[in-house]
Amino acid sequence: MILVIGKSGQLACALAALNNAEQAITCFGREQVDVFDTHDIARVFAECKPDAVINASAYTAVDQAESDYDDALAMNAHAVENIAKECAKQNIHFVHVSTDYVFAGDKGSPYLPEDQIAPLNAYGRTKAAGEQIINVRYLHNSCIIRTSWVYSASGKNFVKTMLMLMASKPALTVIDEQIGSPTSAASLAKACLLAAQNKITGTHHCTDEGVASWYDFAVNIQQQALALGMLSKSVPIEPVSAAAFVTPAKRPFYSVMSKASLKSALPTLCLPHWQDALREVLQQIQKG
Ligand SMILES: NC(=O)C1=CN([C@@H]2O[C@H](COP(=O)(O)OP(=O)(O)OC[C@H]3O[C@@H](n4cnc5c(N)ncnc54)[C@H](OP(=O)(O)O)[C@@H]3O)[C@@H](O)[C@H]2O)C=CC1
Ligand SMILES: Cc1cn([C@H]2C[C@H](O)[C@@H](COP(=O)(O)OP(=O)(O)O[C@H]3O[C@@H](C)C(=O)[C@@H](O)[C@H]3O)O2)c(=O)[nH]c1=O
Repeated sequence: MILVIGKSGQLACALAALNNAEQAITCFGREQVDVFDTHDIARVFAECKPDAVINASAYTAVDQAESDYDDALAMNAHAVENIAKECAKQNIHFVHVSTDYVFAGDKGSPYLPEDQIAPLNAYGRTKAAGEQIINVRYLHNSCIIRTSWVYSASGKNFVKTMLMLMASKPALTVIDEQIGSPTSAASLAKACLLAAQNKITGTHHCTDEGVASWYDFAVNIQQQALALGMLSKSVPIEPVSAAAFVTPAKRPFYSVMSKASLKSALPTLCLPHWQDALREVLQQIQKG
């Protein structure tokens, strides 16, 4: 059995959808396990006896983290340490998920897992702290999967924000100078499950194929949503600089990540192009 910490989030829901007769996947939310209480984690692990644990819980509100650093750090580092420590004690394989926002975004070519991290914002710093804890003490039975720009039919994400704005605003402005790789939660879930089943260790990168700016992503969301009849009219989308769309948290200009190490560790993993994955998610949103 694979135990997922987290129940209502994008990754947790996508992992729950992979539960079947061949692979039992159980998702535990905050009602079932208190990630801040090591005794509670120990009790849950001893009761469930999982073959592996996937941590799908995190503090993910990037802008809010700027003024809520302690809560973000508690979830993205202290809780991670609690889970990792108990996994090590009970000899359970641990899959943890991190972010492209640990990188500064000034490399200009795809980041490798071993490249230096230098987060620009509070969320990225808390995720880097979580990585560091695993790297220093728990890497023998753990892996870190960094991903980026995750979206799904459930939860809060850029795709759903754009659909809402496209249906309600006369025009949009979207940053075109931050480049990354959109990733569907379904793709990430498949990679995490394979990583758990194969007990891979080390740090790896998992995103859907292809590269986009947030502006490219928004334009494609609108094109595909119009083609599917999810939007009745097209609104103008203006590409703007980051300086013209000010947010509390800084984001990296370029956070494309190399997936080579993950592909070599998990040769059966198939990652779709982000535009194909987007179509599937839009169809799911349409079905409701
Ligand atoms: N979303 C993205 O674009 C990206 C995400 N990632 C990483 O991927 C992983 C999964 O992200 P995603 O699924 O999108 O995240 P979501 O924000 O969709 O879900 C996060 C989950 O964490 C749970 N959680 C938050 N705080 C607590 C807490 N104090 N106690 C217990 N549970 C808590 C939430 O529970 P509840 O709903 O009850 O609050 C929720 O189930 C995370 O590690 C994230 O950092 C990496 C790159 C991009
Ligand atoms: C809503 C909106 C956003 N933007 C910009 C702001 C920002 O630079 C970018 C994305 O904004 P969002 O706030 O939706 O996404 P953001 O919270 O930055 O998404 C991040 O989440 C965390 C959890 C991660 O780990 C990252 O990989 C990444 O997915 O789009 C516009 O330019 N125009 C808009 O109308």
